[in-house]
Amino acid sequence: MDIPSTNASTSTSATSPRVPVFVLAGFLGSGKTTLLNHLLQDDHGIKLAVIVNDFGTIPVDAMLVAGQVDSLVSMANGCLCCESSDEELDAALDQLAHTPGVEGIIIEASGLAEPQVLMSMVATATTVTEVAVGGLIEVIDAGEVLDTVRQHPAVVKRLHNADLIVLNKADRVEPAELQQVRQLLAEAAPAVMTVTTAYGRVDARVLFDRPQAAPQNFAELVAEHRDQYAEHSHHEHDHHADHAHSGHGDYEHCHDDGHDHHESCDCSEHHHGHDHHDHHHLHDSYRMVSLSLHAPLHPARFMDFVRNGAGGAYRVKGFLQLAGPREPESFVFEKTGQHIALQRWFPQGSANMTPATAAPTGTAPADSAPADVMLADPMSADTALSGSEESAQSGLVFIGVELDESAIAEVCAACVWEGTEADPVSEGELWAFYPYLEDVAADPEDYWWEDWEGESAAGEVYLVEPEDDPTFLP
Ligand SMILES: Nc1nc2c(ncn2[C@@H]2O[C@H](COP(=O)(O)OP(=O)(O)OP(=O)(O)O)[C@@H](O)[C@H]2O)c(=O)[nH]1
Repeated sequence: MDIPSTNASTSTSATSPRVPVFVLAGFLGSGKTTLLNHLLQDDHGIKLAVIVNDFGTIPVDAMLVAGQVDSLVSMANGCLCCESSDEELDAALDQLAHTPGVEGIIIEASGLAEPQVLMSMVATATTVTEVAVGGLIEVIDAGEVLDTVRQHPAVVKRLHNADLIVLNKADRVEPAELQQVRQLLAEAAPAVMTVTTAYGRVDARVLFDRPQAAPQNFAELVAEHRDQYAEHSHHEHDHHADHAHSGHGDYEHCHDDGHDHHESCDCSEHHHGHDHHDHHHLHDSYRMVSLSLHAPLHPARFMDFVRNGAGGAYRVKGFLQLAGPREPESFVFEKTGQHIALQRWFPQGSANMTPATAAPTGTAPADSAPADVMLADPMSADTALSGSEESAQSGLVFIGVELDESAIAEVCAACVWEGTEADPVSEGELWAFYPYLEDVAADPEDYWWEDWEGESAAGEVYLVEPEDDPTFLP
């Protein structure tokens, strides 16, 4: 498969191939990691490398992607657009672009990153390393986007600036609501191609074949992407190293709620050429706390906490060890808005994961941390994926505007299971999280949550999966 040489104005060498870089953006929990994993598993014949930018100190997204891709750089603890220098991103892109066989690079932005800033950083990188701008893919959550836009009107502009919109989680909404979202997109981004899907199941060709005329090969696709990108007048940022970053300055202020600037967002020293932070970024309004827990949690107590607002967190994600009738089991835990989901967690290898940014200490009030809860210094990329004892710990990231950090730490500490083997969590108590469980294992014999008699603590008997029960309201 041929990769094109760039044109004379941007190529570092007349013959050097350039690797297209796609920025995968979208609000918190919209489905970026899900889409990325789908792309990595899809048999499209294009060797991809990825950069994963986690907002929290625990590289949750990177860990969920690790194992699917040979070349992965993890950049955690803050949005790339603010927390990383151009040099760091250039170095990561350079490293991946020179990995043998790599034909495309996807940057998964954090859910609070400013995609236009990232696109500018990528454009800048094209002058110092062998990459080309591929395009901006915006993922939106069909069930949340109307509320998100109400709360953060500036998100509309992101849609307008995208090269491709993936309207995800179509399964979560009724046709009428989907139609409302489509109407929003028709008004906000009339010229942008939209793909409607569930669980990020986008045919990779839609990304790589976006130009209407079916190109002959990937080389042509990449060339077309670059030309298309350069021609778009709505991409207001400058693609040159000395760019003034005009698109960036064009953002509307959003949701300035008077919060102090988040500690993890020290934007005072930044990218060369980026006039940074004369305006608000989306993440300025948000706070984050990362917790590491060193004992299994009681499922009913923990689910009670998250169902009752999770300390004001809009987004919670991470890895949970839950106590049960037998050995504790590990789960991926996700909360986006009101939507809660758990999946069984099978740790993947980390050999392919390069932590570009060491996980620093976090931002929560350490003096309020209970003894068995470690704040914001949980699993570094090295330990979290090692398969060692450390990887069995729970690690959770909470993100929200009105985040009660102390309460989160205290309540999570109170959720720690203190029972013994002789006094295990009862089957009835498991009902607390069963309704939220996705992807139940193929072989029920293997897992204790399939052993239940089918009777909840309240005495109701479920003859069907709760989500199939029309009367069930989680
Ligand atoms: N019902 C439904 N759930 C989905 C879909 N896509 C993703 N999810 C779930 O939504 C949750 C969030 O998905 P992610 O892929 O982690 O979202 P994200 O955009 O990477 O999240 P952040 O990086 O935190 O912003 C997970 O529980 C996914 O399993 C979908 O199409 N339908």
